[in-house]
Amino acid sequence: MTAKKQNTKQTNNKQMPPKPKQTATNGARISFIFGTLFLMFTVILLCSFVSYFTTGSYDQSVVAELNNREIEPENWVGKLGAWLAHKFIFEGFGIASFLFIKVFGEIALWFGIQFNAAKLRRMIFWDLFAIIVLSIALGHFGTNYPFLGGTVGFEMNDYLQDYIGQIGAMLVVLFLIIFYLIFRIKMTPKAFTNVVSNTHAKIKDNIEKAEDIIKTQPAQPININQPIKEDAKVAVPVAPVKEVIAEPVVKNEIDFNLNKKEENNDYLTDFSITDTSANADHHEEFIIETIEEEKPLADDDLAKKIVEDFGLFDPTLELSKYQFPTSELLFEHTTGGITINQAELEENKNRIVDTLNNYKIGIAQIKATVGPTVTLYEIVPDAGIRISKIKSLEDDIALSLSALGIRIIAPIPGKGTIGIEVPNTKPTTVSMKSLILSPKFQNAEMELPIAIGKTISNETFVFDLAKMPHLLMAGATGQGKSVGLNAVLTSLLYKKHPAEVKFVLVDPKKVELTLFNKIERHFLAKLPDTEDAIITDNTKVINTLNSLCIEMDNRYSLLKDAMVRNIKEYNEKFKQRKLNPELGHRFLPYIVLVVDEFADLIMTAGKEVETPIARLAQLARAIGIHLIIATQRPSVNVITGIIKANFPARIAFRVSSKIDSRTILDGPGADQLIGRGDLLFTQGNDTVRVQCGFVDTPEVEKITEFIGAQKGYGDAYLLPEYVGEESGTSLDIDIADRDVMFREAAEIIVTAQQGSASLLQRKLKLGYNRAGRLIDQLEAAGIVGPFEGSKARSVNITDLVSLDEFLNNEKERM
Ligand SMILES: Nc1ncnc2c1ncn2[C@@H]1O[C@H](COP(=O)(O)OP(=O)(O)OP(=O)(O)O)[C@@H](O)[C@H]1O
Repeated sequence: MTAKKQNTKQTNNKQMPPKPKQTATNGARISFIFGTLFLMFTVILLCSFVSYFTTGSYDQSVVAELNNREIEPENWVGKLGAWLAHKFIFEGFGIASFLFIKVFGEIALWFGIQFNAAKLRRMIFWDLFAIIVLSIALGHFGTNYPFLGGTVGFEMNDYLQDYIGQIGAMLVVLFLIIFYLIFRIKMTPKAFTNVVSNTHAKIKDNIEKAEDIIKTQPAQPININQPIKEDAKVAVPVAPVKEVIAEPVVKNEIDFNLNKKEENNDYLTDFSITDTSANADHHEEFIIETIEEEKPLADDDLAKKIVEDFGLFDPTLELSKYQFPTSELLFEHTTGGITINQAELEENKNRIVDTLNNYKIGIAQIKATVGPTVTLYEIVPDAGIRISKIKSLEDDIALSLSALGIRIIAPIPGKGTIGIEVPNTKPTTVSMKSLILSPKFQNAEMELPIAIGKTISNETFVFDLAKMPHLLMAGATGQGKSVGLNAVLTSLLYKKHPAEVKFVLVDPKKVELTLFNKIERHFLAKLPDTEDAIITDNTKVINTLNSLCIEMDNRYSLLKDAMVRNIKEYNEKFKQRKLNPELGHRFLPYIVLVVDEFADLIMTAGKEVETPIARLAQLARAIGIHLIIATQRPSVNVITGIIKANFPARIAFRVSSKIDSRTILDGPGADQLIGRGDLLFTQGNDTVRVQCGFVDTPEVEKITEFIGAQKGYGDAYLLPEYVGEESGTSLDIDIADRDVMFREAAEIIVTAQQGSASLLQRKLKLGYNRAGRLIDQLEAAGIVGPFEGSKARSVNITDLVSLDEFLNNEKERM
């Protein structure tokens, strides 16, 4: 039983709603009731205030006799409305009392939606502040328009004026307005100027619109019963003020504006008052201005910015006034183009046909192309004729044509015909001028364009040295090698600025390239502390070549740092200012090493030059060092396998034997040339017959004089310093300072009986510098003899046992 009772109790307890919840619901209801009351009061206040402006003066007497039921008020809200309006507006704060509507509206809202009480307090505080300030300000006009500032406003203004004068009172009001704007509206000076300028623009715009309307529309009578739209202030610029005020639908904002109008007839001037009342809530928003963090500039951005500020790097800037040589400096050499000798052509054709017929080779077609020095007869043999048969008749045909330099090309690659090149009896000299002026050269978009001559079909033959990447020139004496070298150099001088290319000239003959001395400060590169840029002494060539190897290594490390693959990309990046000169980066000019008489060099300086040349040939292409090697004797001991392998581009002038031709071209042909600049150019596969452009010494002299006379750099382009073996650096090297590999090096030298640094380089896999130092130390120790030019140093110790003895004795002496 008891248990049952308890259970019932528990069930009852469970069913009872929790007390706090009920309180909350009641509170909400009460709040809502209060909210409604305040809202109704707000509406009463609004109606009474608005109607006050028309009924106010009449209702004044009503207010005096409120108890008299006989007197009927005009105010829309009856006696209460008349009394409220009178108390608030007339006896209170004037038109600023409209803000009380806002205050009560806010209170009503607060009861309705229960927002933050602190926020409500803040809003009411600022509204009251605005009411007081506004009424003081408008109280200034209280004498004529008592309703503007109300009695309170008028009295307070009067009070202030008594103590601080009119100006003082105005300043106080101004200060209070500013105070309000800054703390309530959070207006900054910048925002203020923006508002002013916007308002100004708006006013201007509105006036223009109004003018347009006035111009386009005839004046229409205004229906005062029609509610005024918000933008009516624009469309009705001349509306009578009082009629508009009487309209109850109009918002506060419009009322204020229009009241203003009464004073100065300005339609849209008062932005601050309207803002205050209408947008009070809006300004409660808490705005956090986020300032974008400054991003550090990436390398690329920095480069872009520098390029924007200073433009792309211009390597030619130092010699910005440099003038390229003009074509007038070159001679014509010929009076006209190629002269076609019809009789000669006919005769040669008949001879070819007869000779071939003698060997029972029928010809279906024959065509002649006249070139500067040779004419190409293209033959289409009858069907069934074997090409090898024609090829074997080469000598017989040459004999029957009784001419030198006949070359049979069977078949012409890509044509399917057989070509017979027959020299012209009157060859035409190809002038360098015609090559330089040819569109092919002028429009060449190449790094190192070279116009070497004209092909058999009279086309200018231009190639890019940078793509070759090195060039081997060979030809018997007097066949046009030196002229060819000059043509190469002239081409580059006509196309390149001194900042873009530098020459290292090696001229053992001492006469061929000396003319280029004049352009030392423009185009030549040399070792530091050397007088002449053009190297004529073979022993110095070794230093220069090794220095070029150092330059090559330096350039490779620059390329590695810049993360580029070749000089072109590197320079492009440098021009775009993406590489920092403070980190050693610089614009890299191409370096063209020209060695005339390479055979002579090999003879005198021996293998010492072959190693750096081979290194350069193998590796230098990517970093812009290009080699041009010319030789009279293209024998295999001069043009070794390693050099040949790295010089795919070859120019062969006339050579005396088929063997020489094979050495240069890996095939015959060069021995059948006619000389005087007649050359074969090969770049691995095809061989092109070209008549080299002729540039005479006086022309080169004129060009170099022209360039030399211009402002140049302070000195020639300086190559890295290289201390060679022969420089005889202090030979009294201390034993303690010897290289750790000294003994090993000594053993190699003694075993080989050959005192050369390159031997040590190869055997010990050392760099040239270290091998050179080891040789110096061996010389200081007396193991090898002094430097003897091309020959290897003598070795003073005959075998390894003697070496052991020698080194032990040395230790004992110490
Ligand atoms: N392209 C050419 N057109 C016309 N004549 C040429 C041409 N090249 C060379 N010659 C003639 O051949 C002569 C010898 O030329 P060059 O001095 O270039 O020969 P080389 O091969 O350098 O001889 P060496 O090796 O003895 O110095 C020139 O003086 C010139 O008359």
